[in-house]
Amino acid sequence: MNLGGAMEQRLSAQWARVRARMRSEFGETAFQSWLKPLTFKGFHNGVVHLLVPTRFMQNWIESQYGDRLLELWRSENPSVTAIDVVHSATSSASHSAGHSGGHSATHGASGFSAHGRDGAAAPSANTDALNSFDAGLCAPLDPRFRFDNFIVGKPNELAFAAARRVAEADNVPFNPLFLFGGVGLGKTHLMHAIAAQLRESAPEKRVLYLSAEKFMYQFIRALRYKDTMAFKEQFRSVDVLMIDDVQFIAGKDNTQEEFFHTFNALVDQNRQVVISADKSPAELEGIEDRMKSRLGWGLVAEIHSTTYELRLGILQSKAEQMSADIPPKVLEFLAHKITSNVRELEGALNRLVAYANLVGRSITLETAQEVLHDLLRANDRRVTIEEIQKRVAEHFNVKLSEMHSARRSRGIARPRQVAMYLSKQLTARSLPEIGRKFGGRDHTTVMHAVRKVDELKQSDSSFAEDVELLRRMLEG
Ligand SMILES: Nc1ncnc2c1ncn2[C@@H]1O[C@H](COP(=O)(O)OP(=O)(O)OP(=O)(O)O)[C@@H](O)[C@H]1O
Repeated sequence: MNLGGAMEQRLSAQWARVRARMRSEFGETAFQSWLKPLTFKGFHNGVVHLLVPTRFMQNWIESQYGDRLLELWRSENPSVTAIDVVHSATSSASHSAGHSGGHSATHGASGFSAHGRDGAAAPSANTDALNSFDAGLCAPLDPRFRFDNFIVGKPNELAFAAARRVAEADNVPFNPLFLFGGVGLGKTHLMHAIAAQLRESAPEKRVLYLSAEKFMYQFIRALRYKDTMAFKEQFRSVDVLMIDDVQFIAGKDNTQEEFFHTFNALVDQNRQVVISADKSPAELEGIEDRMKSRLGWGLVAEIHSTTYELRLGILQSKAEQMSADIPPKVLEFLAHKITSNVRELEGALNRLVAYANLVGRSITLETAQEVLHDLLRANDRRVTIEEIQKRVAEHFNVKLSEMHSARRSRGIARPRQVAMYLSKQLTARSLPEIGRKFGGRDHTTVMHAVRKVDELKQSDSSFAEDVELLRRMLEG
């Protein structure tokens, strides 16, 4: 592909304009994560060739931005008929770290005229070696999930330290490493970080990362094609096997059996196994007892629900990564309010930044409340009146039953009023509903309690602090 100097210049100016438009349309975050790493490699027979570092990014860009990229190119240059995005890593780098003994043989340094999309997996000594080990087995790794951008706090410090140890160790420190925790708390992030680091620091190791679902799918396929020997060989020849969301194979007896054998074979050969699940081995339902017991043999590390401090840390770090200028008050507000999980927290931040970019307004507490209205309400509803009553009773050292009792002595009436006040603040319940939960009281009693607590907060700062403390505890 020999572009004349003027033509080259024209194309590069067109590419600059396409990028600028993508940036303004999709916002800074998307641009930094996905679009900035794209490089223009050439233009040939109507096809614009673009290069990205990983297969994961290639897929993502094609599915999320492909159509728009083509439209924008066309508006710049009507002779463009197609966009071809290829990734620069070989299959060995973007899938199994292993067989090739090296990675990142860059394609396309001299342009893409010789091949299309398949160019990325064009046969080479490296990829030939991979053929015996189906590179397609390994799930693509999300390049955003790394150790250095995982924020560590009390709830996840053990899981983080264990994951790091597995990724750094020459030997097998504990087998298996079993990571578990609720939805969106960082299990997959840590799994990808382990795999990515091993790929980099020990490229000779065969690291296979996949979901339990995909394991099952492969197994069923092998059964169907009467190819279980090859299946067994593939799985048993890895150095590190990582299975995400193992709860998926609960109740799937044949898959579980096969997984059990694979697991045993690997552990017996001192190969590292890393598992993630939504529950601890003992709590996994629909998994055979012998399996549960073996899963718990190594190190079991829980990722607990987030604390306020961790949520704030995550928000600060993500805002910084996005170069988003968000006042500390807004981040604190989000950390208080969005308590469900990190995924929702990230989602809230992304939405806020996207909104600010689109409408060109700076982010304030009011904008946050407005834009995240639905999310905030959904999170609010997670605190129940029962929880509030329990916490408040504990805090003031009164019996829980006093929340419903008719007694009016101040030592009891005051905590009850605080609980009513917090129920109004923290849940979406109406005054009559709250009244009913407090021993069938009238809504005017609740209204009076809310007013009274407000007044006391004004006049008594230590009382105000108490109420604030309770509110924070209840919010997560
Ligand atoms: N401590 C953390 N620091 C930075 N980002 C985090 C942290 N914990 C979670 N995240 C982010 O939150 C999102 C959800 O995390 P992840 O997908 O790893 O959750 P999960 O536990 O695997 O959830 P699921 O059970 O739904 O699969 C990801 O974008 C991840 O990067």
